[in-house]
Amino acid sequence: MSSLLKSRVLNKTFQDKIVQDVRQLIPYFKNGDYVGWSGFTGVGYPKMLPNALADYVEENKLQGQLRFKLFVGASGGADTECRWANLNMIERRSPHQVGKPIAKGINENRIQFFDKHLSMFPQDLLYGYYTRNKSKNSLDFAMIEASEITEDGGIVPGSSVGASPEILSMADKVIIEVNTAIPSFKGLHDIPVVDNPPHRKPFEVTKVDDRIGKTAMYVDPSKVIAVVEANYMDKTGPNSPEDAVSQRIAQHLVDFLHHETKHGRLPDNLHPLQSGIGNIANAIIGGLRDSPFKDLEVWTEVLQDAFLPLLENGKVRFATATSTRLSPEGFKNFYANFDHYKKSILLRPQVISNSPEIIRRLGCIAMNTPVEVDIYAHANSTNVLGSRMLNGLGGSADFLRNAKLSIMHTPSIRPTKTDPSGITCIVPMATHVDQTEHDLDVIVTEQGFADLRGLSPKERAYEIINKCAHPDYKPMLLDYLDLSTKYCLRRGAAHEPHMLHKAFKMHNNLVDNGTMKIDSW
Ligand SMILES: CC(=O)SCCNC(=O)CCNC(=O)[C@H](O)C(C)(C)COP(=O)(O)OP(=O)(O)OC[C@H]1O[C@@H](n2cnc3c(N)ncnc32)[C@H](O)[C@@H]1OP(=O)(O)O
Repeated sequence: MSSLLKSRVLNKTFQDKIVQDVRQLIPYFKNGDYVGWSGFTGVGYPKMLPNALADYVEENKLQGQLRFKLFVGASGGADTECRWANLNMIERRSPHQVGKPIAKGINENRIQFFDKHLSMFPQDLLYGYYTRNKSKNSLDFAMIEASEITEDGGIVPGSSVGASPEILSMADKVIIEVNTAIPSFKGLHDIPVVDNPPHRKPFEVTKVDDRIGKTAMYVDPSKVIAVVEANYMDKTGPNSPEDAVSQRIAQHLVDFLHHETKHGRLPDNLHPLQSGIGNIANAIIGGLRDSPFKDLEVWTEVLQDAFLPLLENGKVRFATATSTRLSPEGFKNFYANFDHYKKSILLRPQVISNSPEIIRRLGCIAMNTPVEVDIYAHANSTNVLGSRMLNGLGGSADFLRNAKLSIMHTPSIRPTKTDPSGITCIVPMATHVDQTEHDLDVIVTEQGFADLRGLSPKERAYEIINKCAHPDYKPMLLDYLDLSTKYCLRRGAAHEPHMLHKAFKMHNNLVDNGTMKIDSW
């Protein structure tokens, strides 16, 4: 045992389970096994065993013959999960994934993917919903990354908690990877025991820094078949740089929040912020840097790079999430100033970070990016053209349905191969609906922001088209609204007017001609 590993595995029972060569564990696995991994947004995932299994499949040309039903709180690492997808090792997957090879496997029907709210996934797992076709209601294996095992046998996660507590409790056999390439995260987590209904106690969180649990997860040691050392950090990529579009969106959003504070609907330090993933989300948090707000609080699922400077200069007082998904540069800074950040960050299981109960109680401000939003404020977060899965719903609906202010931000257009403004993200009818008109309060694009609170569907449509649509598409969308209203009024059915036979004409044109621009309706 390396001295570093010895300093991280403090419990004797777990020390006795240390396995030097991870390949020893391969014979345990068989085709069709149910496997749960730690990990959330590509951090805190198991590294050594998934790669050993991938090597084994590659070396023995077993592609398609050793496949697993894989459950990961929300996305493992590019170097492991994408590798499994490339080697056709994933038969079934839930609830959220990131990586082109995985999405390709899903869209080519090799991977059966089912998408679920991130707050609900762990509890549905515990209910036995996902193992109901098995003779035994359990996962065969849990592979969990830890940064320390304490003297009393507590498993201290690393950079994410996700669904690890539930995966641990559902697994017959557990393998723990103690990562010695990262510091011990001891003290940075808050992990309560969550009972199943009908007598679940309230999660007594009324402030972002409230603690309601322990600093580690616990598992019956007799289920642990091995402890192995992991020796490299989470492999993340760089963030896409902010561009003019994301900066303009951020500026509109900051102006709107400022307007709300001036009218007394928000305090000067706003309400706890949730921010989605991607460069727009990063730009918006970056945009807060020069804003008048101070003592901000964050209740979110993923902490991205843009939060670090705000935590450093005190603009953000406290931030809590279930994962710290940083770029390599961000992690370098994070670990170099770990003691400082530890004072203002807490990581929780996703069942808590995404809990609708807590999001409502705190009155969070939720901000996420959709694929498209329609003129009545139904949003599609997942399926391009109603059919091609991207990453999944993630926690977007956990937050957008329950927040005090539910905001979706998107560029008004996206390019296609033949037309630089070939896609409008404001469409007549969303081709798939993840967030409904009843969930969203504000839509923001680089063109402006639409404040939908208290508006009827037709009022919302004018607000969204006039404020958010790109000039190339505004006349087409206004035309659609006008014609649909006349068409539906004839039947006395014009509350939320549509011409169903034409609602997807722009989308069909995109498929046929590479642009959503049409000559007429
Ligand atoms: C873990 C968490 O849950 S964090 C909390 C929030 N989570 C979520 O909101 C989950 C759902 N949302 C998401 O996955 C993302 O926000 C997205 C994918 C919707 C948007 O993120 P972006 O970074 O703006 O997406 P990006 O520009 O990479 O586009 C993704 C793909 O969709 C395509 N696309 C996006 N919008 C459209 C559109 N309106 N029409 C057609 N294609 C589109 C892009 O062209 C791109 O295609 P490619 O894969 O062939 O390159």
